[in-house]
Amino acid sequence: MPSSWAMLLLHTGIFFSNLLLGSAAFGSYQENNNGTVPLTVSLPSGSSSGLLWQDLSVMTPSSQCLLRSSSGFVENGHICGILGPSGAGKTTFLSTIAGRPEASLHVNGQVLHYQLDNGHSNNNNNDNNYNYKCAPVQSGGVAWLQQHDAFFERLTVKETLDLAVFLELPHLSWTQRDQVARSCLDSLGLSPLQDRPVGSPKASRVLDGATLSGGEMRRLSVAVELVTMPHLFIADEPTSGIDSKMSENVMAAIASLARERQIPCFCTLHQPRSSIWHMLDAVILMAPGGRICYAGPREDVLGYLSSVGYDCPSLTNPAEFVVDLVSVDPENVEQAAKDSKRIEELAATFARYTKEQQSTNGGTTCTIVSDDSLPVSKAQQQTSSVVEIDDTKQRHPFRAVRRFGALFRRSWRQNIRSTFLNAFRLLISTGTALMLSQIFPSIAKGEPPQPKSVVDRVALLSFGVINMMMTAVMKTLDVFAKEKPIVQREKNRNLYSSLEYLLSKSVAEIPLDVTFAVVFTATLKATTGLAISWSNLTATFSLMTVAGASLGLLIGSFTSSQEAAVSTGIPIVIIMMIVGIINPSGVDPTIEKPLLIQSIKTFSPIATAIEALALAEFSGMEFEQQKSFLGWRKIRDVSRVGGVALVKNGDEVLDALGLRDADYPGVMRHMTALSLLNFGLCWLFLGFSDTAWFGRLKQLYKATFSGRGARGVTTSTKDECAPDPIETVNRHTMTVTQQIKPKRVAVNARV
Ligand SMILES: Nc1ncnc2c1ncn2[C@@H]1O[C@H](COP(=O)(O)OP(=O)(O)OP(=O)(O)O)[C@@H](O)[C@H]1O
Repeated sequence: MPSSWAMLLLHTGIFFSNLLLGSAAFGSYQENNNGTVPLTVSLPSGSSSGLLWQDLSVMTPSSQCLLRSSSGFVENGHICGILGPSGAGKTTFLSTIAGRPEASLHVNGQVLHYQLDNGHSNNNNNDNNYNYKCAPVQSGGVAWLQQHDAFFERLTVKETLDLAVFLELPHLSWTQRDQVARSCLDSLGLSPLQDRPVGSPKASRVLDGATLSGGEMRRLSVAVELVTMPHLFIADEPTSGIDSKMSENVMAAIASLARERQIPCFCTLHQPRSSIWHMLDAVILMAPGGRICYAGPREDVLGYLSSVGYDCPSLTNPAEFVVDLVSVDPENVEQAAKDSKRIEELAATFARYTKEQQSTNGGTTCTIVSDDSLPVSKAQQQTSSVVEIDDTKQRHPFRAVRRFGALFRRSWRQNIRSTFLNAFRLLISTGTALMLSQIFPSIAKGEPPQPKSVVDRVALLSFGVINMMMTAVMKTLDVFAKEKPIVQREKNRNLYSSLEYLLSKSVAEIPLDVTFAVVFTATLKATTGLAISWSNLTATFSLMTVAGASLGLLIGSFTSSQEAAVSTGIPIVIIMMIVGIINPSGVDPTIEKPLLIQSIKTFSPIATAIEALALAEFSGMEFEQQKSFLGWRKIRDVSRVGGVALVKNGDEVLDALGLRDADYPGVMRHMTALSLLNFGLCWLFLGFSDTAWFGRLKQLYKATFSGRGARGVTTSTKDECAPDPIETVNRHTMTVTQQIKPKRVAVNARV
């Protein structure tokens, strides 16, 4: 056995054994347990509610610590900025407190919405005897502003918001939904832009006309996230990619909404300008490895750092100063060593400091109520009088039909308004058909079928198939990769299922795809002497376009970005093309094709389409009998290549091409089955890509076949996920709270 096969078998064995063993080893994030939990965080006296996390740490399956254990609390209406260099673990922290950690990661600790139950205080003079109610964070109640804005580019601002409101609040009447959309537009200053197409951050404004600027798009993203009454607002780099003034506007909008709605807000920030720094109520300073170097009120950070020996120079932006303190210079080895040492000291000092400052909780417990959210505060009740979260939105069957209609309209508008793309496809369809008719003159219009045209006919149909297939796959890959983040975001909010999205998208796209196929076949039929009937030609090309689109969807569903989709899609289509091309000079039936090639061919829509077209073209074809005066066929009219040289009619051509046993309807059925299979697999990938199992599979695949953990983390590194470190504390009782002042509490600042 060649050594490469042995290695492959070995790796596969390791992969599956990892999978079996690994499944037992992964811990689970505590989400839904009812009961009481002892609090390791001192809560601010008098505060009513907020978000609380306890002993929260995150590890990779290979025991690499991404986030060191920490606890804290952010009061409702407050903004907590998470600052640190790239790769420190800010996004990991955000996704963990939002209840959406990557499926493969191992999370310890708890994240709870907390509310002081004022009505049931045992002793007003002692905070520890208050009853606290806590509810686990539900990912459906979290508004998450992603790092990158993703919208259907051709929809207007109002249409985008209307759909978001419809999906989030399906139980409201049309007028109520309109009111909600308009009030969101107003509060984010988007009303004057409501009829403008959203556009894409990368699109050329010259080509696409007036679309939204980066800052306006960010504000629209905020509006979409806040159409309901979330309990937590998370913003991952809300100011990335926009200029300084726009960043300030966006942050001001986020801050005022968080206060108005009384929800805690966490946002990661890279070097914010000082006006943004002053909008923050609390700050978490995070160093690489998820080390917390400071967590507490924003106005105390410089004082604290000064007390441990780091004074912020005058005229320096405090945000820049603190981020520089926890950054490592990757280009200078000596400096990097110094930076790492400083960071270790800062993290250890802060852990010690919080330990000293920590007030004893004296056995405070928090009662975990049901999975439903806590009773909302007064401010929330006022805002939510019209807008309520409706958890039944997926269940009502009639709503599923209306949702399908709304998703269909969105896809349809997106397609039909893509004027440039549609014009280009129209041009390509007509242009290619005209070009093919010129390249193969032996199939000229009005010419009776002759043996010499056999090879040209096979070649023309094959080129037609390849061209249409390439266009269908590439277009789908491009569009689907752009839509995927939007769909993922909406699915995270439980607004619809993958199946509803796929069906509505397909139903909206098929008419356009078929239109281009019809234009192509009509031009081809009008300019060439192909024998196949126009209806068969059109049916085959239409079905093939659908098969191509379904292949594009399948490839798009398991790749993570547009670039990955295209670079995976091109080789796949080329392989399908190589196995699918029929040798126009005929095949030798005595030579068996290797099993692998046969199998790929079975799944190649290109092979199937070429076969179908050849069957429809040559079945029953009679060649014109042109005889010379001696009664022989003219030599120049004989088909000139290989096995088809001596054929007398179309059926013999099909024999020579190896299609004796195939029939047109059977091959068309095969192509339909292929399309359905691709759709089905795409649905599975979309549905399961965010499950823990899929995450583990990906992680194990990377660990087994590349010897490295995900995203470049070496699997050999072991790193305990303890908080930054107070050496003598017993691991079981260790409860480091990140607090600066007992009375003002941790990541909680009052304004
Ligand atoms: N699933 C995972 N498996 C292994 N390592 C991971 C995983 N997710 C993130 N990481 C690693 O954890 C570290 C922190 O990543 P994270 O995205 O949280 O950083 P960040 O501070 O948000 O960075 P940026 O500011 O660049 O977005 C990085 O080194 C990253 O490669």
